[in-house]
Amino acid sequence: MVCCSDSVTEYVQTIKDLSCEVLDHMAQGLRLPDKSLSCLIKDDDNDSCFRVNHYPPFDDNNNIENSINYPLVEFREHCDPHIITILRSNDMGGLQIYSKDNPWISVPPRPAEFCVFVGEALQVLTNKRFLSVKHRVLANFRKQSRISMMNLTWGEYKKLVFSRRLRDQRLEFFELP
Ligand SMILES: O=C(O)CCC(=O)C(=O)O
Ligand SMILES: [Fe+2]
Repeated sequence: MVCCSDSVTEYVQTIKDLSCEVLDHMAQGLRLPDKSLSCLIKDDDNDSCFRVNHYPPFDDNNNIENSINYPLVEFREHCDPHIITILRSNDMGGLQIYSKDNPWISVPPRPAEFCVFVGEALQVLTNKRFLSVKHRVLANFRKQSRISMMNLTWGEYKKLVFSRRLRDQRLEFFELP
């Protein structure tokens, strides 16, 4: 068992409440029964996990041209596999999201705001009414560390998915013929 300071415990609880609130709005928008999505993450012993990522400064002045042509990826592109992610970072950029029309859009770092990612499990549960977005983190020209922290729901599900090496094919099982 990991013991955290009171402020971390309080932060995690607040983020969990926020995740539930977002899921309740989604359920309402889809005309689903009240709390039908948030109940999935509400139990006190649910397996949500809190993670802090640290990306050290990176300032490759000697290799600027190369870095423009080949962006240095620190966290490779992926969709979060679980239900919902609530992410917050310091004021260092690097996070990008993928869109078919405009590949790799930079997400401005705004420490006072949260970034919400729909997870693949939520995409499947809502029959693609909400889509999980691919994202990655670049290293290029970061003068100071980027720190991000996120609360990930269904931590055990994520572990299971990756341990089974389903990886890129994992959503194919849910596609209708
Ligand atoms: O650190 C970030 O900004 C993103 C990290 C991320 O996508 C993840 O941990 O799943
Ligand atoms: Fe992610």
